[in-house]
Amino acid sequence: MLNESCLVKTCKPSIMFTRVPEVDLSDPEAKSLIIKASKECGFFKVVQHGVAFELITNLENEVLRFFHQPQPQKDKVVPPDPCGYGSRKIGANGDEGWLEYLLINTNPDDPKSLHLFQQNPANFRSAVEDYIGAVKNLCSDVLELMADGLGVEPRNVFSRLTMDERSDCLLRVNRYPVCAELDEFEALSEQYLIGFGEHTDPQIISVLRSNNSHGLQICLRDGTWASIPPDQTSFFVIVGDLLQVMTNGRFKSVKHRVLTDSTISRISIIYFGGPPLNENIAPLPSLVLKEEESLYKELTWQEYKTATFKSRLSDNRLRLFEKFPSE
Ligand SMILES: C=C1C[C@]23C[C@@]1(O)CC[C@H]2[C@@]12CC[C@H](O)[C@@](C)(C(=O)O1)[C@H]2[C@@H]3C(=O)O
Ligand SMILES: O=C(O)CCC(=O)C(=O)O
Ligand SMILES: [Fe+2]
Repeated sequence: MLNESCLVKTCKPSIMFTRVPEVDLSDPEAKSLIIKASKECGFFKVVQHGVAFELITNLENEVLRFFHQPQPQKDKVVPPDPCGYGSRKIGANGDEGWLEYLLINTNPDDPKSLHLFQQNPANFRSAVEDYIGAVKNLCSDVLELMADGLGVEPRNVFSRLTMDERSDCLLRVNRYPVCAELDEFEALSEQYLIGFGEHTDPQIISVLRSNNSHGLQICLRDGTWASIPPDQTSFFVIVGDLLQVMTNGRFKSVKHRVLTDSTISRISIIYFGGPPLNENIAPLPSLVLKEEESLYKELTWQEYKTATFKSRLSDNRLRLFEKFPSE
């Protein structure tokens, strides 16, 4: 029963974030807008991004076809470890959400990706690969504008990490079904169904696209939860933990969550840009000014990733990097 589920939470009322920072990639001011937004909220929306809408809807249709299959068919995909097909359970440490998902390693030679592609029509594979190709480039463009805006060299200091052939990137597709019982709960009080609990993304950057559903919220610096109005033609960029470290805390990895939309199922597609596993991650020397100390120690992505995947969703994992952890 839903009312006994730990997924129904009483949440403080959230505000509608009507001033989501918006960046038109063709605007000469794009880099300064990106820097401002990455510092202030670790989140912004990208418009005029150049990714064809057809490529996005192709993948969305393939994903819908996949999720609409009978359960035994979906269960033929390996259970998530972390890649695979999952439902309700998020990660391996007891977190749950009102969703089902596919988590795919973007390396086309990954055995689990190959297995998933063999189980599905050829259109599924081409839709996934075309989408990854386009979003990988978008991600690189955004990271180059970030380096430019921060005045760090070379310009590809961040993007080389996600563009490397050994980079550790993931594609996640989430489906949050409508819950018929939800209206009743919402009407009772400020109770919401948790689709995906609060967390920060551990990688460098995440690029998110969703259908016209509500549900995504970010935590503002004063602790207020702000609902992001949907926009299916744009991408949302989320600053990840590694980018906070590399910028020595200038950019903020933003806490976010999803509350289930009571009217339409939410489909979200997220590209997580991560570096090669053996890459050392530390603040860029040019961002540690003489009078300023480096706030973080050096860890490889493999070390941080291993610790992350042993943690609960809402844990503060950045503490592992902190040189001066607060209480
Ligand atoms: C509870 C967990 C799920 C997660 C691994 C973790 O142990 C902690 C981080 C979680 C997260 C959040 C962002 C991405 O969705 C994700 C794929 C990632 O890299 O870190 C998930 C992990 C997951 O779903 O396995
Ligand atoms: O589904 C969404 O909109 C966000 C999901 C998310 O934050 C994640 O998968 O890390
Ligand atoms: Fe996330």
